[in-house]
Amino acid sequence: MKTDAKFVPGLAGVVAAETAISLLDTEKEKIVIKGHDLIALSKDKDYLDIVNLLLEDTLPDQTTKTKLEEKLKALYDVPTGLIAVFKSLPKATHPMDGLRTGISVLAGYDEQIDDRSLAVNKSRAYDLLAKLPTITVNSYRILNNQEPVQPQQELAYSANFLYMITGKVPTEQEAKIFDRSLLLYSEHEMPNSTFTARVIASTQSDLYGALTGAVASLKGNLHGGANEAVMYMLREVDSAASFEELLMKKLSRKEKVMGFGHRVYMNKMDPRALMMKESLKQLCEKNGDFLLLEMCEAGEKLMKREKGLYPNLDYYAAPVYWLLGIPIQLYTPIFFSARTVGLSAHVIEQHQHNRIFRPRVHYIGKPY
Ligand SMILES: CC(=O)SCCNC(=O)CCNC(=O)[C@H](O)C(C)(C)COP(=O)(O)OP(=O)(O)OC[C@H]1O[C@@H](n2cnc3c(N)ncnc32)[C@H](O)[C@@H]1OP(=O)(O)O
Ligand SMILES: O=C([O-])CC(=O)C(=O)O
Repeated sequence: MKTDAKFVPGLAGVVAAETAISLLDTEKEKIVIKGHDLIALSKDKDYLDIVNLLLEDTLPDQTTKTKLEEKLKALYDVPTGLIAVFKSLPKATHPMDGLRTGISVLAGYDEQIDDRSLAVNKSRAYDLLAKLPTITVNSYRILNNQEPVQPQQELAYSANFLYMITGKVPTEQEAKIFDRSLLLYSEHEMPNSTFTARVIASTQSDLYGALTGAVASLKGNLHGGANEAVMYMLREVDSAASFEELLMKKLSRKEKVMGFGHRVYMNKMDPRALMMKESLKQLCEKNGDFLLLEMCEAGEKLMKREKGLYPNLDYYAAPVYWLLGIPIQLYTPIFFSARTVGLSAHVIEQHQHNRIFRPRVHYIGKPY
């Protein structure tokens, strides 16, 4: 017996869900988030505006945004048991695996774990958003034999996140650039990690389980792990010319160059990458050192010429994070923390309009 359905490797172009959350409209060149263009929003809104938009359907006024920030701050504290778990992990654990474990452990502290109602799911999402920066940073710190750091209530949400990472209060420019990166990473329709989360949620499993699976998905370097891989690649060389040589070698060995290509924007630049390139320019100007920008631009030109490929967000987020003083192993965990809001919105939507995912196969095994 053969099923009639056509097999599409990688489910390219297959529609897997109806959603009111987001769409990559490649014709209009827009990343639509609840009816708004993410790139336009990135010019005058901040991460918490998008959090409100994704979880409450509206862009907040200043009072609502202040209340949202206060709500998150009140939920900053993480269970002390979590710190003990991080201390018990082998020191070679990657922070993404630390984060995956941390989110999984949080499930045990949820006294309403079996409740999938909209109200409880939403409050769970806010709780996770509040705790994720602390969990991300402290799992990294403990694995690197450093003392856990406490969030600073007097700093804004994203400025506090950056402060916990670097140990210094960021300048206004640094805080703005970091916040913009969180905003750009917040939601992106149906990438592998979101699909993973929705598949898990479709069994009526909980938000923690769905997010734990999504962390594992995002870790891979064909997805979120690419931002770390880009920085390791940039660190291998010290000039635009040697970066070009490195990329040519990779291409001659038929290796993929991290930070290039995208399932949806294959023949175009990811619009989010352009915004991060702007941020990279600003940081280079501030430092009076343009080496990273020159290297990235040389790589961008070369990949367009040799392969017709364009940068994705990870390509320009990596050098921006480097210049903000962020340890490379935190790049993908930060991506995940920022994406927690988008993932939560998808899990909530899946729970509200659920049918379990259960596709079929084309059998190509032994005759029977
Ligand atoms: C924020 C994000 O998560 S964005 C994604 C981050 N990931 C990366 O940057 C990893 C590098 N990029 C890639 O591996 C891919 O472009 C993906 C995973 C993003 C998209 O994958 P797919 O849509 O399946 O495209 P696929 O891998 O089939 O590529 C199509 C062709 O372009 C080539 N190609 C695609 N990306 C790259 C790349 N980065 N370097 C070199 N060649 C590439 C492929 O080798 C393939 O060539 P072929 O037809 O001659 O075999
Ligand atoms: O959309 C994708 O496939 C990957 C991506 O860019 C993201 O998750 O931000």
